[in-house]
Amino acid sequence: MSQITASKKAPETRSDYVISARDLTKSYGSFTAVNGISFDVPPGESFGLLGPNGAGKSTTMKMIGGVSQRTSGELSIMGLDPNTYGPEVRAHLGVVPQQDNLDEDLRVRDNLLAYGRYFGLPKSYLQPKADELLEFAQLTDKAKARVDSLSGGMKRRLTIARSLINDPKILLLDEPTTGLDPQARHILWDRLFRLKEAGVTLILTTHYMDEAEQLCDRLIVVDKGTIMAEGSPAALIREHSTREVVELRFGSERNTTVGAELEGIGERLETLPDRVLIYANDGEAALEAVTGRGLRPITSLVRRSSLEDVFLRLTGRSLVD
Ligand SMILES: Nc1ncnc2c1ncn2[C@@H]1O[C@H](COP(=O)(O)OP(=O)(O)OP(=O)(O)O)[C@@H](O)[C@H]1O
Repeated sequence: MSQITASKKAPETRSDYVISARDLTKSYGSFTAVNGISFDVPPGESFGLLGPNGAGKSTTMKMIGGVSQRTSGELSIMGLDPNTYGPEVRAHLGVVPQQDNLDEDLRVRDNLLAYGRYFGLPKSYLQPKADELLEFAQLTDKAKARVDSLSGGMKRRLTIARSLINDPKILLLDEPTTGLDPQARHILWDRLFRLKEAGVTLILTTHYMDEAEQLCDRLIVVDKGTIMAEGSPAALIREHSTREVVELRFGSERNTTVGAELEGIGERLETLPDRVLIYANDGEAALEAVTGRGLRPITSLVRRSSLEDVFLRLTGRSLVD
């Protein structure tokens, strides 16, 4: 970080939080994409924005990243307002955008070097740094490969390696594993855990509840530009759901009409077009009660509550709708 020269003298600041947002709002004409959200992120935390497409997650990330000016509210990154101290704020950040924007004309290692030069980093720093990052991204043997020969997971890891070229204190990851297969996702999660262990603050958006549960110490559930809930994954599940859920499939017509016959079983019932969900702390007992009433679902499953259930409870909609 010390390699990057700040273009403007930033004020000395002290804050317990690396990011603070107060009533942060972004409007596009008469449409408000982010509607007065407030949150604080302490150093080293892995903080998530979970919500469906169009919730305002990327817009929030762009304001944090200093590439989109807020309409109103306050935002502080490392004690600095990104509207006033854009370059200084960006020097603290690594940014992994939703779409990989690697230079396909350059080889893998050269992508890192070119990005570092863009930051004004000297060759003596960049050469060993590029090798260190290739090793971190498990791409050492691909150093001379063309970018277009890489798999989706490798490209993602290279984009993350590139974002780390300036040793950022905060890494912004917009939908880091969208489009990756399960194995590639797990490799990537492992790399992100390592960054977290090294003390990097991770800010990530996702619409995958398992990703949020795996990676986030704390998260905000966002829908239509507002915060619906905030907390650790476990606390959110405790607060907004039961311990277990029984998933029943009765067939498309029956799923939406069987509700009355299930009344009184468990604590809450959700009927969706493709399934019926019974929220109960003891799922097996609830399932026994279903069969005890002579009801015969085509499939049944008892599982633990997830953030998906929290989202459904808070919005009445499924995250993957
Ligand atoms: N430049 C823009 N002009 C007008 N509307 C925009 C612009 N950028 C985003 N929006 C709108 O703002 C809303 C929030 O978009 P945003 O990209 O932040 O959502 P998101 O939660 O990140 O979802 P996704 O995962 O699909 O990117 C959407 O309705 C989107 O169409």
